[in-house]
Amino acid sequence: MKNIYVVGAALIEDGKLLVTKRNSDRILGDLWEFPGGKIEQGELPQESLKRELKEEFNDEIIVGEKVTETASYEYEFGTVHLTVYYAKFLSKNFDLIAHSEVKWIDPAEVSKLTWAPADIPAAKVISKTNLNGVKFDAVD
Ligand SMILES: Nc1nc2c([nH]c(=O)n2[C@H]2C[C@H](O)[C@@H](COP(=O)(O)OP(=O)(O)OP(=O)(O)O)O2)c(=O)[nH]1
Repeated sequence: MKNIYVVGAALIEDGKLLVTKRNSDRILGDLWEFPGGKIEQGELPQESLKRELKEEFNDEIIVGEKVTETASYEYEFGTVHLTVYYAKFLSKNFDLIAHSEVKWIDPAEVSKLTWAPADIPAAKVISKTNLNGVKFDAVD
């Protein structure tokens, strides 16, 4: 089985989480996810995340701590190993390239969305977290 190493951003602001829906024509189309993508060879996960957010939204971000341990999920096309980091925007262009929808939601609403299966452990942690308490000092 092919291993696919992926990073996602749990972007937060004013206690809310940014959630994004994958374009219909992509793998796992129309599911909600953390924006991000595959880690390329030689990249640190945090670098991949900054590159992906630049590619997907044309935005700059600050990367914070991990939401939880890496989750692995076996899809029919391969096993995705997903690590989600808290992050915040330095810019907000939101040029939507890979997503059909983005919205800011309260942690309590996280469990109402249909997530990509690999995202469920991180989504559960976030749903129980006070996002105003997430720290960004001394990281990145
Ligand atoms: N970006 C992202 N991908 C996820 C999440 N959950 C999840 O299972 N995936 C899967 C979907 C894809 O199989 C893989 C990441 O691929 P991608 O299509 O987003 O990444 P990419 O832009 O680097 O790749 P590509 O489309 O250029 O090939 O991980 C998630 O929360 N965010």
